[in-house]
Amino acid sequence: MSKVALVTGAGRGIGRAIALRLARDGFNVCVNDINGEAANAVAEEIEQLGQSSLAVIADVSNREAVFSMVDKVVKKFNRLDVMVSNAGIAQVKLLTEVTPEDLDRIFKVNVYGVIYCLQAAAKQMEKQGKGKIINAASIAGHQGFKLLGHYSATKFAVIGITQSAAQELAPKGITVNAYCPGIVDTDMWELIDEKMGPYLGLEKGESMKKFSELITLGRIQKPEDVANFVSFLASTDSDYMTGQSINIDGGVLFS
Ligand SMILES: NC(=O)C1=CN([C@@H]2O[C@H](COP(=O)(O)OP(=O)(O)OC[C@H]3O[C@@H](n4cnc5c(N)ncnc54)[C@H](O)[C@@H]3O)[C@@H](O)[C@H]2O)C=CC1
Ligand SMILES: CC(=O)C(C)=O
Repeated sequence: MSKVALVTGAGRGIGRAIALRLARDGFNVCVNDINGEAANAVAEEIEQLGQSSLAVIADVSNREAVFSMVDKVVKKFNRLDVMVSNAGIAQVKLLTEVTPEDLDRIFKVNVYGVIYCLQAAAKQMEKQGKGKIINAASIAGHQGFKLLGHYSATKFAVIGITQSAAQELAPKGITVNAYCPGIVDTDMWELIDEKMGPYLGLEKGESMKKFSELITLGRIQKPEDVANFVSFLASTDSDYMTGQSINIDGGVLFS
């Protein structure tokens, strides 16, 4: 019987690549996003790969919606083996300019969302005596980057949550790890590039290029590079690993 994974924010970008990779690995994969059209399209791609899927529209910052999403998954598949809390948002601003509304928005999605998904998944996985929770952190969770200060704060928080949850959930047979991508070619970085330009006096495309000079392997990361690593985290090969937040960044950071 196929194992079941749920990937949040899987309508595009890194989440989509993870969902498709897990389907190729033999999982039935549930696709969450706030964008229903995008989620449905990815669910269809998964079905075309021969695995079952379910698109679930839900905002991860809404605790009730997250619990209801996991209920829908369990109702259809009777189990949840892997929860990938991938959904996240970014914003480019100086910390001196960030407003209370900016903070509320980014912390609700990137931090509260990760905790709500962890709570809902753990409730089900505890019944099974087994499960894997995988969170999206970032290299910005290991090092602060200018103009991404409040975003970095959310990703530092995800790393802390991952460490704490690993210790709390180990007795229930649940592991908790995180992936920390670098500079990935997705709509998120398109937005960062566009908004950073005016602060740095750079034209469109130049901010991403400037950041990319930090990549040891010399090319911008593809969503599939992240998915390859999440495939390992979701597999039994990672069974002896918990509480870790690993850079998968082509060599931007060395810690
Ligand atoms: N792109 C990059 O360079 C990096 C991305 N990351 C992290 O990886 C994750 C995915 O990033 P990307 O694919 O680049 O982002 P993206 O912006 O391309 O895609 C994010 C997806 O999440 C969905 N989403 C947004 N808010 C949501 C919510 N409240 N509930 C449910 N779905 C929601 C969006 O509709 C979209 O489909 C994020 O957590 C991000 O912080 C980490 C490091 C680098
Ligand atoms: C978006 C993001 O996390 C970075 C570090 O680029």
